[in-house]
Amino acid sequence: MHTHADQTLLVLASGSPRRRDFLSQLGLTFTVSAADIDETPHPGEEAAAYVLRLAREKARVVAERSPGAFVLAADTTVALGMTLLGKPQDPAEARAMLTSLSGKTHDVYTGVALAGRYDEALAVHTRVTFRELSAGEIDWYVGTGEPVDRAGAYAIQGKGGFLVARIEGSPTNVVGLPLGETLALLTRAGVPLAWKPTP
Ligand SMILES: Cc1cn([C@H]2C[C@H](O)[C@@H](COP(=O)(O)OP(=O)(O)OP(=O)(O)O)O2)c(=O)[nH]c1=O
Repeated sequence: MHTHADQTLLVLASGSPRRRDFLSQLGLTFTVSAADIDETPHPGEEAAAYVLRLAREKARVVAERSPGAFVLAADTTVALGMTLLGKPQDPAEARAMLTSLSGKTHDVYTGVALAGRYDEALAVHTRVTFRELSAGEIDWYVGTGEPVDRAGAYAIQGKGGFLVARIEGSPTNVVGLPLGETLALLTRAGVPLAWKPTP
């Protein structure tokens, strides 16, 4: 049955082009409505708890203005030990983040939440090991502009691929939406996954 409600059954509560592209590639029909929330971590908050809280909050805010819809949201953060690395504010902070990640293994967490017609949230963890980076490599990479708007100041799917020596776990989780876990969540929720070819 095709009713008007079916057209907006799934809402992506995100301004991230990466998340939109992932969902489109899966052939899902959805609308986009970004949630603007305070992303300040609580003192001592661990990465998994932090991304779960933010994903739930984003989904809840948009669910309130989208009656009857399944609302999907996500949040990604990089953790180096107990230190959370969000989006760098400027090139100097991007340089500092990349310097701290050089030659080390860090954790990337994405929280994924559904709210509205179905409530569930989960966090997915991927371990990423960086090569030893020279100051020149870091400067060049910061100069490309890619670190802006990326948790941990890098994009594994872009030029930032050169930074990475090893990855354990879901690659799409690092980019901002773990595809396997998200599809399983949408299936549990009963969101129709009928595939339609992407144009
Ligand atoms: C580590 C890493 C992060 N990122 C991105 C994914 C996320 O979009 C971003 C982290 O910011 P988020 O706060 O998770 O998301 P967002 O602000 O882009 O979008 P919204 O809150 O509206 O959903 O960093 C990459 O694209 N590649 C990477 O390798």
